[in-house]
Amino acid sequence: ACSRSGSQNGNSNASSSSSTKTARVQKGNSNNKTLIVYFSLSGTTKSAAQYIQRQTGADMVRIRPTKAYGNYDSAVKRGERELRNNIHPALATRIPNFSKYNTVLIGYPTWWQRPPMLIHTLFDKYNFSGKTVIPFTTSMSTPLGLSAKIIRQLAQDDGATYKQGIRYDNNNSKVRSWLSGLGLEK
Ligand SMILES: Cc1cc2nc3c(=O)[nH]c(=O)nc-3n(C[C@H](O)[C@H](O)[C@H](O)COP(=O)(O)O)c2cc1C
Repeated sequence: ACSRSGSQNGNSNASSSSSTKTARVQKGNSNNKTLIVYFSLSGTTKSAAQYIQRQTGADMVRIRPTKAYGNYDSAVKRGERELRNNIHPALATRIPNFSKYNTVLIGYPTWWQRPPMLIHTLFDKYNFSGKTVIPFTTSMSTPLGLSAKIIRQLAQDDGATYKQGIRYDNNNSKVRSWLSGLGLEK
Protein backbone atom coordinates (compact mmCIF):
# COMPACT_ATOMS: atom_id res chain seq x y z
CA ALA A 1 0.00 0.00 0.00
CA CYS A 2 1.16 3.50 -0.71
CA SER A 3 1.69 5.29 2.56
CA ARG A 4 1.95 8.59 0.76
CA SER A 5 -1.56 8.50 -0.60
CA GLY A 6 -4.40 10.33 1.02
CA SER A 7 -5.78 13.77 0.95
CA GLN A 8 -3.44 16.57 0.06
CA ASN A 9 -5.71 19.36 1.10
CA GLY A 10 -4.39 22.14 3.22
CA ASN A 11 -0.95 23.66 3.02
CA SER A 12 1.00 21.10 1.09
CA ASN A 13 3.72 23.34 -0.19
CA ALA A 14 7.05 21.89 -1.21
CA SER A 15 9.04 23.48 1.56
CA SER A 16 6.90 22.02 4.30
CA SER A 17 9.09 19.96 6.57
CA SER A 18 6.23 18.26 8.32
CA SER A 19 4.91 14.97 7.07
CA THR A 20 1.72 15.41 9.03
CA LYS A 21 -1.36 15.53 6.88
CA THR A 22 -4.80 16.67 7.77
CA ALA A 23 -6.96 13.63 7.35
CA ARG A 24 -10.06 13.48 5.28
CA VAL A 25 -12.82 12.81 7.75
CA GLN A 26 -15.42 10.48 6.34
CA LYS A 27 -18.53 12.30 7.36
CA GLY A 28 -21.23 10.32 9.02
CA ASN A 29 -24.77 11.23 8.19
CA SER A 30 -26.38 11.50 11.58
CA ASN A 31 -24.00 11.83 14.48
CA ASN A 32 -21.56 14.69 14.27
CA LYS A 33 -20.60 14.56 17.94
CA THR A 34 -19.16 11.07 17.69
CA LEU A 35 -15.87 10.25 16.00
CA ILE A 36 -14.52 6.84 15.07
CA VAL A 37 -10.71 6.91 15.04
CA TYR A 38 -9.00 3.76 13.95
CA PHE A 39 -5.68 2.26 13.01
CA SER A 40 -5.54 -0.82 10.82
CA LEU A 41 -2.55 -2.61 9.41
CA SER A 42 -4.21 -5.18 7.19
CA GLY A 43 -7.81 -4.01 6.90
CA THR A 44 -9.69 -6.05 9.50
CA THR A 45 -10.11 -3.18 11.92
CA LYS A 46 -11.00 -0.97 8.98
CA SER A 47 -13.94 -3.24 8.18
CA ALA A 48 -15.01 -3.15 11.81
CA ALA A 49 -14.83 0.64 11.81
CA GLN A 50 -16.86 0.83 8.63
CA TYR A 51 -19.57 -1.37 10.09
CA ILE A 52 -19.67 0.75 13.24
CA GLN A 53 -19.92 3.87 11.11
CA ARG A 54 -22.89 2.47 9.20
CA GLN A 55 -24.66 1.70 12.45
CA THR A 56 -23.91 5.01 14.17
CA GLY A 57 -23.68 7.58 11.40
CA ALA A 58 -20.59 8.92 13.16
CA ASP A 59 -17.66 10.65 11.49
CA MET A 60 -14.66 8.44 10.90
CA VAL A 61 -10.95 8.91 10.41
CA ARG A 62 -8.12 6.46 9.83
CA ILE A 63 -4.84 7.23 11.52
CA ARG A 64 -1.47 6.24 10.11
CA PRO A 65 2.08 6.39 11.35
CA THR A 66 4.51 8.69 9.57
CA LYS A 67 6.49 5.65 8.54
CA ALA A 68 4.32 2.78 7.35
CA TYR A 69 4.66 -0.53 9.14
CA GLY A 70 4.93 -2.42 5.89
CA ASN A 71 4.17 -6.10 5.77
CA TYR A 72 3.38 -8.43 8.63
CA ASP A 73 6.97 -9.39 9.36
CA SER A 74 8.26 -5.85 9.45
CA ALA A 75 5.30 -4.78 11.57
CA VAL A 76 6.10 -7.54 14.04
CA LYS A 77 9.73 -6.50 14.23
CA ARG A 78 9.08 -2.82 14.60
CA GLY A 79 6.02 -3.23 16.81
CA GLU A 80 8.00 -5.35 19.22
CA ARG A 81 10.76 -2.80 19.42
CA GLU A 82 8.28 0.01 20.03
CA LEU A 83 6.58 -1.94 22.76
CA ARG A 84 9.81 -2.96 24.46
CA ASN A 85 11.20 0.56 24.41
CA ASN A 86 7.97 2.44 24.99
CA ILE A 87 8.33 4.24 21.66
CA HIS A 88 5.35 6.31 20.58
CA PRO A 89 5.65 6.36 16.79
CA ALA A 90 4.98 9.64 15.02
CA LEU A 91 1.46 10.13 13.77
CA ALA A 92 1.08 11.19 10.14
CA THR A 93 -2.57 12.07 10.51
CA ARG A 94 -3.90 15.37 11.80
CA ILE A 95 -7.51 15.04 12.85
CA PRO A 96 -9.50 18.18 12.07
CA ASN A 97 -11.94 19.64 14.60
CA PHE A 98 -11.15 17.04 17.20
CA SER A 99 -12.47 19.24 19.96
CA LYS A 100 -16.03 19.19 18.63
CA TYR A 101 -16.56 15.51 19.37
CA ASN A 102 -17.82 14.39 22.74
CA THR A 103 -17.49 10.67 22.11
CA VAL A 104 -14.52 8.96 20.49
CA LEU A 105 -14.55 5.32 19.50
CA ILE A 106 -10.98 4.10 19.16
CA GLY A 107 -10.33 1.06 16.98
CA TYR A 108 -7.12 -0.91 16.70
CA PRO A 109 -5.77 -4.40 16.03
CA THR A 110 -4.62 -6.10 19.21
CA TRP A 111 -0.83 -6.42 19.17
CA TRP A 112 0.72 -8.53 21.93
CA GLN A 113 -2.52 -8.24 23.85
CA ARG A 114 -2.25 -4.47 23.75
CA PRO A 115 -3.15 -1.54 21.57
CA PRO A 116 -0.37 -0.66 19.09
CA MET A 117 1.91 2.07 20.42
CA LEU A 118 0.47 4.45 17.83
CA ILE A 119 -2.59 4.64 20.08
CA HIS A 120 -0.36 6.03 22.82
CA THR A 121 0.75 8.71 20.37
CA LEU A 122 -2.90 9.53 19.71
CA PHE A 123 -3.35 10.26 23.41
CA ASP A 124 -0.10 12.27 23.45
CA LYS A 125 -1.28 14.49 20.61
CA TYR A 126 -4.96 14.94 21.35
CA ASN A 127 -6.76 16.17 24.40
CA PHE A 128 -9.47 13.73 25.43
CA SER A 129 -10.43 15.63 28.55
CA GLY A 130 -14.19 15.66 29.05
CA LYS A 131 -14.82 13.19 26.26
CA THR A 132 -16.12 9.65 26.41
CA VAL A 133 -13.66 7.08 25.10
CA ILE A 134 -14.79 3.66 23.91
CA PRO A 135 -12.40 1.08 22.44
CA PHE A 136 -12.98 -1.60 19.83
CA THR A 137 -10.46 -4.08 18.61
CA THR A 138 -9.94 -6.97 16.25
CA SER A 139 -7.61 -9.84 17.08
CA MET A 140 -6.88 -13.45 16.27
CA SER A 141 -8.06 -14.56 19.68
CA THR A 142 -7.10 -12.17 22.45
CA PRO A 143 -10.18 -10.74 24.17
CA LEU A 144 -10.67 -7.00 24.47
CA GLY A 145 -10.14 -6.96 28.23
CA LEU A 146 -6.36 -6.89 28.20
CA SER A 147 -5.84 -4.09 25.72
CA ALA A 148 -8.83 -2.17 27.01
CA LYS A 149 -7.21 -1.79 30.40
CA ILE A 150 -4.57 0.32 28.72
CA ILE A 151 -7.13 2.41 26.87
CA ARG A 152 -8.99 2.92 30.10
CA GLN A 153 -5.83 4.14 31.79
CA LEU A 154 -4.93 6.47 28.93
CA ALA A 155 -8.46 7.85 28.93
CA GLN A 156 -8.55 8.39 32.68
CA ASP A 157 -5.10 9.97 32.71
CA ASP A 158 -6.41 12.46 30.17
CA GLY A 159 -9.57 13.25 32.12
CA ALA A 160 -11.89 11.30 29.85
CA THR A 161 -14.69 8.93 30.75
CA TYR A 162 -14.17 5.34 29.70
CA LYS A 163 -16.99 3.12 28.50
CA GLN A 164 -16.96 -0.58 27.76
CA GLY A 165 -15.82 -1.52 24.28
CA ILE A 166 -15.99 -4.62 22.16
CA ARG A 167 -13.87 -7.11 20.29
CA TYR A 168 -15.31 -7.12 16.81
CA ASP A 169 -15.63 -10.62 15.43
CA ASN A 170 -18.25 -10.20 12.71
CA ASN A 171 -21.05 -10.86 15.16
CA ASN A 172 -23.10 -7.91 14.00
CA SER A 173 -26.03 -8.40 16.33
CA LYS A 174 -23.63 -8.28 19.27
CA VAL A 175 -22.16 -5.05 17.92
CA ARG A 176 -25.58 -3.53 17.44
CA SER A 177 -26.70 -4.27 20.96
CA TRP A 178 -23.42 -2.89 22.31
CA LEU A 179 -23.96 0.32 20.32
CA SER A 180 -27.57 0.61 21.33
CA GLY A 181 -26.54 0.15 24.98
CA LEU A 182 -24.21 3.10 24.50
CA GLY A 183 -26.98 5.12 22.90
CA LEU A 184 -25.00 5.36 19.69
CA GLU A 185 -27.17 3.43 17.29
CA LYS A 186 -28.71 5.70 14.73
C1 LIG B 1 2.38 -7.21 15.41
C2 LIG B 1 1.16 -8.04 15.60
C3 LIG B 1 0.85 -8.53 16.87
C4 LIG B 1 -0.34 -9.27 17.08
N1 LIG B 1 -0.65 -9.71 18.35
C5 LIG B 1 -1.83 -10.38 18.56
C6 LIG B 1 -2.22 -10.80 19.88
O1 LIG B 1 -1.54 -10.58 20.88
N2 LIG B 1 -3.39 -11.48 20.02
C7 LIG B 1 -4.19 -11.77 18.96
O2 LIG B 1 -5.23 -12.38 19.15
N3 LIG B 1 -3.87 -11.35 17.70
C8 LIG B 1 -2.70 -10.67 17.47
N4 LIG B 1 -2.38 -10.24 16.20
C9 LIG B 1 -3.35 -10.42 15.12
C10 LIG B 1 -4.16 -9.14 14.87
O3 LIG B 1 -4.67 -8.60 16.06
C11 LIG B 1 -5.36 -9.43 13.96
O4 LIG B 1 -4.96 -10.08 12.79
C12 LIG B 1 -6.11 -8.12 13.64
O5 LIG B 1 -7.46 -8.42 13.30
C13 LIG B 1 -5.47 -7.35 12.51
O6 LIG B 1 -6.18 -6.14 12.29
P1 LIG B 1 -5.87 -5.17 11.07
O7 LIG B 1 -6.14 -5.97 9.80
O8 LIG B 1 -6.82 -4.06 11.23
O9 LIG B 1 -4.45 -4.77 11.17
C14 LIG B 1 -1.19 -9.54 15.98
C15 LIG B 1 -0.85 -9.05 14.70
C16 LIG B 1 0.31 -8.32 14.50
C17 LIG B 1 0.63 -7.80 13.14
